[in-house]
Amino acid sequence: MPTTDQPDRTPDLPVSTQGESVLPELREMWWETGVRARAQAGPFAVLSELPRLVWAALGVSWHADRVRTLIVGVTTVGAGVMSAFGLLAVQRVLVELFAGGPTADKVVAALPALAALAAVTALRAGMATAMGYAQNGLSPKVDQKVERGLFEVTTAVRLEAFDADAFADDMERASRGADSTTGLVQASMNLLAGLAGVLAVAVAVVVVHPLLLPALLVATVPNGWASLRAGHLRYQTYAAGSVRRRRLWLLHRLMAERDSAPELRSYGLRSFLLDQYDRVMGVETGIQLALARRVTTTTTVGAMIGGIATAAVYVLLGLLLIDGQIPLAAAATCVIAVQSAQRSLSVVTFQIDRVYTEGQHFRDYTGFMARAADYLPEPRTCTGRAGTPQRLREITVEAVSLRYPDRDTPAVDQVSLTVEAGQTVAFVGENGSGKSTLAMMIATLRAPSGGSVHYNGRTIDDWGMAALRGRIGVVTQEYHKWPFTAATNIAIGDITTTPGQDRIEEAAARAVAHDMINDLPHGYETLLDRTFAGGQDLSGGQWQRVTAARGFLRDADVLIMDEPSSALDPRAEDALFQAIRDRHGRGITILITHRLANVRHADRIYVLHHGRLVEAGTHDHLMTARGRYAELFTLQAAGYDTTAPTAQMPRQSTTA
Ligand SMILES: Nc1ncnc2c1ncn2[C@@H]1O[C@H](COP(=O)(O)OP(=O)(O)OP(=O)(O)O)[C@@H](O)[C@H]1O
Repeated sequence: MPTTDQPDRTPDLPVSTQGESVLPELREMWWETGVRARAQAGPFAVLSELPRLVWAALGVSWHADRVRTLIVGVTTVGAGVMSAFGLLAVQRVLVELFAGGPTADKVVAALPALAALAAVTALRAGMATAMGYAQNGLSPKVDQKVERGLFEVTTAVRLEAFDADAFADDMERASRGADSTTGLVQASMNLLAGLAGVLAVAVAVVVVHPLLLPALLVATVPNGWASLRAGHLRYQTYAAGSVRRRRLWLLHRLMAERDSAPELRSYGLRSFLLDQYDRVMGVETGIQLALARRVTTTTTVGAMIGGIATAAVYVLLGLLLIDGQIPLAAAATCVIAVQSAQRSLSVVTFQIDRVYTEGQHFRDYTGFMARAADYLPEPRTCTGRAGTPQRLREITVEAVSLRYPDRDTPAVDQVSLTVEAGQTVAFVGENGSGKSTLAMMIATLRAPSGGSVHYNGRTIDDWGMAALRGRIGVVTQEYHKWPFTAATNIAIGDITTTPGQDRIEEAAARAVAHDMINDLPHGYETLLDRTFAGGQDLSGGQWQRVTAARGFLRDADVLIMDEPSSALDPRAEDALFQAIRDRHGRGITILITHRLANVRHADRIYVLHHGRLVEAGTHDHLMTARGRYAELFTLQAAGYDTTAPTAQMPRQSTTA
């Protein structure tokens, strides 16, 4: 095996015709939607979509905080009006200064206009400050409003939603879209402020002399158009490099992240990945250089067009002056106005691009919110027939089936069974036989596509979903490692009762987790996530103990344990199953495990095969029947008993 100081051999890699490495193609990233849309949309398409986007942004802002939205609106208009007054005041000052007579008299005559100019400038600055303050306060409000709306949906949609590939993708984009909303609102407001600035200058110029308006347009419109065009080119080039950027992102993850680090070393993948990086980066560098050339050319052309147009305006002003069509003060004001309008216009073109691209992500968000409605649970009417709180004593499963999307055969097919309080039952069967799916339906986490489940003879609606779920504890096979302390990781098993330390420790002890947690650097207060300062990770078996403790914490009428011991050592496994057996005679316990020695004590064992219930009975009964359970049990037992011939039992067909 190569070591880090011994360069390992770089294998020959498949290379595409463009000299790029052949890495798997990744899906388009969320942030590429906006860039791609902008790259494909011409200036007319962008301009025609702007009003709708700005309107939507104002709507979001209004819902998030009316007062601040009003302040931003009023100050935006106010700043525009002040700009117009400012220009008129400048013109007045110039008229006085260009008039005949001694300089001292001219300055005195210009004083009122100068005072007005100072007042207008101060007011404008005040309004800009108020606008900035309101906008800063608005951003977190918009963020909260939009994100909370998203989380309200993502935490409520049925689990089926997560099975649909398109939905998961949609959800990812929507969450990024939610982040973009603040950007959209800010860009829209800045765009409006820029437009107000341009409009103010135009109005002021018309008041000074109507002939100056065409001059202003000639000086600013070509420049603005060139900036929009440059933006378009920038986005086009950026979008063209998106596949390479995704590959770089993938390589970054593979080379720098913890998960891939051990295999990277043990298989000696360092040179392989670095070589891939060099190839992708070589192409990317070329692209970046080409982009720099194109952008420089476009901005130079834009600047040249703008320069020529401005020069044309100055010539026009000169001709008008010579012809006596406009006074000198008006011409000077126009020169100032052109510069002011060009500044506002560059703000406007920049914000147009931003509004458009952020707007595409925002559309992902609004689109998702509309589509997600299909995945929200049907509004249930809790009939309240369950009356006063009662213990869940009986679960009746009647011919339930469930077929996952894009699957030809049902995962669970017409299964019927009854479990009563005090019983421990086990679901066994080969991988993929439908055990977890059946348990999820019993736990109300998945809705059957056929058949029904009754609880004490009553439906979910009779109980009310939350009330029913409160009576069922589930330890799932794919448990989640919550980034909380060990204590909180257990406490969330019954969060509504805010369990105290005693209950937490007692649950941990039943799951053989107490001593292990005490040995952690901060005991129960140890943060179980290495991404945080001082955080610790646990081994697979240690995590399984914590999740089992989470399940034990809730004093549930029904406890479903799906493969709770797959990673436990024999001693921990034995102790855990002893704790599970202790529930016998009290609540309902549903156990799913491949360690068949642990289900021997179950009151009833249900054997599933290809989604169908093929056998049911006690361990002794099923062994005597010499069916599928007996075969699996004997196979497993033979592994521990070298004297037992494995061929004793008839083998069942796995495809039957
Ligand atoms: N979310 C899903 N989307 C599509 N198919 C699924 C999904 N979950 C499970 N399946 C399929 O449904 C079938 C039953 O899966 P299930 O997880 O219920 O089996 P299991 O008996 O619990 O298996 P194991 O012993 O491996 O845990 C399998 O064919 C599986 O591939």
